[in-house]
Amino acid sequence: MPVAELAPAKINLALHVTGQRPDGYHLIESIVTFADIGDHLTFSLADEDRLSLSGPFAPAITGGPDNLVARARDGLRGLLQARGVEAPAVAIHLEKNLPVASGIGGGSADAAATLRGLLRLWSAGSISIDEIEALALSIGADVPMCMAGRPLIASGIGEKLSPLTGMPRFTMVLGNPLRGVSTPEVFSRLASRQNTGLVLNDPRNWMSILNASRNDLERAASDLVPEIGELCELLRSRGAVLTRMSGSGATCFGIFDSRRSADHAASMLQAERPDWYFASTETIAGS
Ligand SMILES: C[C@@](CO)(OP(=O)(O)O)[C@H](O)COP(=O)(O)OP(=O)(O)OC[C@H]1O[C@@H](n2ccc(N)nc2=O)[C@H](O)[C@@H]1O
Ligand SMILES: Nc1ncnc2c1ncn2[C@@H]1O[C@H](COP(=O)(O)OP(=O)(O)O)[C@@H](O)[C@H]1O
Repeated sequence: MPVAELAPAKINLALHVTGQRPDGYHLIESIVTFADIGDHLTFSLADEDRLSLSGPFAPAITGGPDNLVARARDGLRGLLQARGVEAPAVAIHLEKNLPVASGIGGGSADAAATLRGLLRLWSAGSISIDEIEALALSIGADVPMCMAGRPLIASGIGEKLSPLTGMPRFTMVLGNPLRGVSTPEVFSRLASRQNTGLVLNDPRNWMSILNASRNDLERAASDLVPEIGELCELLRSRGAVLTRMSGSGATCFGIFDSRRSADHAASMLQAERPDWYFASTETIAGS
């Protein structure tokens, strides 16, 4: 039986950069949630390993060994084979719906979905959660949070995760000017690496928490992609009550009062900017 997994878009509702480790990785404090849209993956046993691609953003990536899906598959197989567990050949199909290098963790979400899917397909129950988490982190700093796939606070370099049980759903429009942004380049251009941490003063009032927080990568990313400022202005002009960049950009989200207003804004914005990406979505609630 084929196994199917959704790789939901990751949204950094806030991202504060609070320091830097000696190895160069930055310390962050981030409020993270997940959208109800994303890439779709299927996994089935096959004669040989295959990775096929479809979807609007498939042309931006290849199905070779550097694809984060292939890296997750190979990493998990290595762990299993080291303990004598079989990890037979698998055909994976990735429907790439999320823009690439866009701050919503598409590649990381795909890697996390691959680990989840292959753990099911290969019935690999003998591997400990600690080993899976270490493998996820070795693929990318964002992969552990994408494995968790629930509202959370991420700290450290993104691997220390605290669930947020009271997080409400947010109705939002995601927008992207379809200019890929390199995550290391954005981090390397930061004017300040020692900024204040998150303040979660009133956990019942999420809009006030979000209004008082920031994305410390937004300025550096906007220097590379000036359309980010324009995109946030466009989202506000269509009724967004709060706009911000996610991750290292260039995707920005606008929070709307209702699904109806978000759907309407997304279709108006798409008509206004047919060459950009827009999608309305509802984020998942913490439980
Ligand atoms: C910025 C964030 C926020 O969630 O998201 P995206 O923009 O990627 O979605 C993440 O920290 C990105 O995570 P991820 O994309 O998995 O990063 P990695 O592949 O591990 O690292 C790519 C490069 O980014 C820099 N990097 C990444 C994470 C971090 N905490 N500090 C860093 O300085 C390093 O230069 C590293 O070599
Ligand atoms: N399955 C994948 N989906 C997206 N990007 C991938 C994938 N595999 C490898 N990559 C590479 O990973 C890099 C980061 O992509 P992505 O995860 O989409 O960025 P971000 O984390 O900023 O949203 C890109 O340069 C892309 O070429």
